[in-house]
Amino acid sequence: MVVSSLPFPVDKDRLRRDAMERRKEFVRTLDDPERTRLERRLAFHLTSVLANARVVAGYAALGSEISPVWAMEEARAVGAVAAYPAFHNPTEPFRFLGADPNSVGLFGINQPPLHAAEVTPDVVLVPLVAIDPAGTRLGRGKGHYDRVLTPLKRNGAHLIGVGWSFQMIEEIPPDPWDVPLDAFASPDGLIRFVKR
Ligand SMILES: Nc1nc2c(c(=O)[nH]1)N(C=O)[C@@H](CNc1ccc(C(=O)N[C@@H](CCC(=O)O)C(=O)O)cc1)CN2
Ligand SMILES: Nc1ncnc2c1ncn2[C@@H]1O[C@H](COP(=O)(O)OP(=O)(O)OP(=O)(O)O)[C@@H](O)[C@H]1O
Repeated sequence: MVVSSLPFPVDKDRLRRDAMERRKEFVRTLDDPERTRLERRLAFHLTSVLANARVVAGYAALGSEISPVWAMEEARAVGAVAAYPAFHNPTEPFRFLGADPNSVGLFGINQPPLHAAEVTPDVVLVPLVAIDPAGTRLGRGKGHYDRVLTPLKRNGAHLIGVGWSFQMIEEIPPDPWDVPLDAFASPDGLIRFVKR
């Protein structure tokens, strides 16, 4: 008997590939001014979230990811510390360091220099491949953010997924280790999820 029991990771891999492809294709249609306009809209929709933040974690955008650069500028403008992920070695979770991402890190992603101070964000802008209305996030598939977000969520940090509008999809099968995000911000607006 052939039992169709494709495990979740297979479904997720398919979802991930399709979503990354859509993102790449979309970004190919944008010229620089349009991309900047959308990334500024994203920052605009994050204004209320950033207003009372003390430490805001962002990321150095890769490829077709939406860049939070304007949101991070706004965070600094309202007096918050701007932090970015930094890997000290490939087997440990990354840490958030409170400095600009001006060094090249382990996976070729720009990160703060390792001598910068480690900080605990109260707002985390989380890159994603896709997200669903329950706040379940699909990332790059290595679980890096899941590991880091677990203790932050417990401490009450606001976890805000950021992406292009179409990155919100109908449903992502949740895994036990997935940390649900609190909201999704895109150039179209901010969607807060019902607390679970
Ligand atoms: N801009 C951005 N920064 C981010 C993330 C992200 O999604 N976007 N991350 C979200 O989690 C973390 C890094 N996540 C990573 C996820 C996968 C691989 C990865 O697949 N590495 C390959 C080799 C990479 C290469 O081709 O050079 C590997 O380990 O085999 C690396 C980093 C932290 N910083
Ligand atoms: N908190 C955790 N502790 C240990 N391992 C974890 C944790 N979270 C996730 N993992 C491992 O990471 C792997 C990838 O998880 P998942 O597919 O959910 O990644 P992702 O959220 O899509 O990617 P990323 O967070 O890197 O952007 C899983 O196989 C899981 O075993």
